[in-house]
Amino acid sequence: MIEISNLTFGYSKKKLLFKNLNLKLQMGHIYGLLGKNGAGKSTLLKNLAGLVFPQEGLCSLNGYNSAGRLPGFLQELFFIPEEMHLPSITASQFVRSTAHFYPKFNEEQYYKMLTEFDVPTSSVLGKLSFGQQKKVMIAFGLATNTSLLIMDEPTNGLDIPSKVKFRKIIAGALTDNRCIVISTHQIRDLDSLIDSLLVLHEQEIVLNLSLEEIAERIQFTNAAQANKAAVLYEESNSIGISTISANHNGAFSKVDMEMLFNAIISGHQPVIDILK
Ligand SMILES: Nc1ncnc2c1ncn2[C@@H]1O[C@H](COP(=O)(O)OP(=O)(O)OP(=O)(O)O)[C@@H](O)[C@H]1O
Repeated sequence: MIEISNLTFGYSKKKLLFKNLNLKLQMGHIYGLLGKNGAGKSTLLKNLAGLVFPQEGLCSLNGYNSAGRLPGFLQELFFIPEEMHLPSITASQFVRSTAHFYPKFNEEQYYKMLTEFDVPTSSVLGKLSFGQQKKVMIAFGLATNTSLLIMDEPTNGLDIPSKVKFRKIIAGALTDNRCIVISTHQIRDLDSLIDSLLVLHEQEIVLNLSLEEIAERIQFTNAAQANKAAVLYEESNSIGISTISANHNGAFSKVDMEMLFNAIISGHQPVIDILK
């Protein structure tokens, strides 16, 4: 279990990014973390990973306080940052030097994923392209089999076929004993991958629901199909007018994550309230 309780954090005391933020994440799920530029997504993930420390409150993983950074915590967490600087060693040497920090590391899984991603194992990591470096870290992170895997903008730098492989590989690596959190602006890259959506907005987590729970409460339709009285939000796009309405008749529709995100960050309170 991953828990953030009453987290207050700011890089300077004058400008807090979070105030009394609370969040619980469950094992066996892939969460997509969305928020506007500068909302604090990376910072929230860094608090969770024990890379920065709360001014108040606590982040914990399986009972370990992140800020304590004890071995029992570190061996159950893998964090893939947005930008990284890999050493001048090969993917195979990297395993030999680093994998022993992760007791559940699976070498076979690692090499299988590198093959699927088409990354050469004999090249020096620091000389690989940005996208290839990302793939090595994604493969390594998944192969650690830690309880918590955090990825900050993992699909940045991946080409289109690699994004498809990324979704397939991640979906195949989820187990009941692990939780994967992916922060991204590329909402479409997470389509058919995440099962739960988190939205960070104005110092708080304003949404933490599974896509199933969202679809139980609201419907995504075009304006012609919508029950006008139940419409909570609408927006024009290339195919006409799309709407979000209250789900009064129990009909399921596919969650349009981009439209939902737009509705929330533009402050459409009826949408926020119905999902509370
Ligand atoms: N090390 C730091 N020192 C001071 N301020 C920082 C530091 N890192 C981030 N910030 C500031 O904290 C705020 C949140 O940054 P953060 O990178 O967490 O947001 P984000 O939601 O991940 O943004 P983006 O979507 O643009 O990547 C920004 O205003 C940023 O300038």
